[in-house]
Amino acid sequence: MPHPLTPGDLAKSIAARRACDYVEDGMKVGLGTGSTAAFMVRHLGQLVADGLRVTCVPTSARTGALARSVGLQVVTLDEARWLDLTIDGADEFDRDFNLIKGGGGALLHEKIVAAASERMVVIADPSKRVETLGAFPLPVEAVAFGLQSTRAAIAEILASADVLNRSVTLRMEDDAPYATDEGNRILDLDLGRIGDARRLSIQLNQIPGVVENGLFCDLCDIVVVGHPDGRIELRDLANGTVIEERAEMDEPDNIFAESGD
Ligand SMILES: O=C[C@H](O)[C@H](O)[C@H](O)COP(=O)(O)O
Repeated sequence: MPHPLTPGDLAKSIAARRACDYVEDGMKVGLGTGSTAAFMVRHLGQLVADGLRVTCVPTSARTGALARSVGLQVVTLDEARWLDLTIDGADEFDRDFNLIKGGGGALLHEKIVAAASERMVVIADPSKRVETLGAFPLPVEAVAFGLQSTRAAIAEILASADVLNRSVTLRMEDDAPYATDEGNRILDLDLGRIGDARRLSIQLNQIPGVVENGLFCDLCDIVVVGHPDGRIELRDLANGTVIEERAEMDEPDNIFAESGD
């Protein structure tokens, strides 16, 4: 049943629709995960129904299911080998386009897909912009084997890291440890503020039990920020430009949606 969008969802929907303008006929496109990315997947489905041809690589099982349900052609990353573009959401982005991702648990596939893409476009509402990363807990994907040793190694790194808080929480779902698409665990690091994201990312990934962390440094090229009042900011890292536009507010899916993610 269509329902009016909340202001937050309206902002996400506006960013998602505008980001689809970067998709050209014949492109291979990475599809992100999360509530903002879900708006993009649905809109891409509409564009494909209108004749656009794209091949898509989803970053999670749930994005794959949504993509197929809206008629997108889905292949694996191994089949696609490389991608022209990935469009994904983020939990936070800073002025240098460093990101925290993984609030939805998909950070590993998201980072692999983003790294295999010519360009990464992040879609966001204004609440995702921060001066310094770290207010959002940093997700770290770790193997279940030896998880306590991995936690201890993370705590040791945090003890000397430039952060405000140092608490580590095992992500739970339905009273059981959350399992990623790869069957791994997620440890959420409440850090408050991350002084040196690049350094922390490298340090965390040196721990044997850590598979990947949610800091995305040097991967994002463009950020599209949607605002509930219809404003759009296009921020391009390559040339430092910020272009402001207005969305067409009478477009039906800028006002109504079936549901989010
Ligand atoms: O694992 C999830 C992803 O990194 C999402 O892109 C991120 O959590 C943002 O999600 P949302 O668009 O729902 O805020």
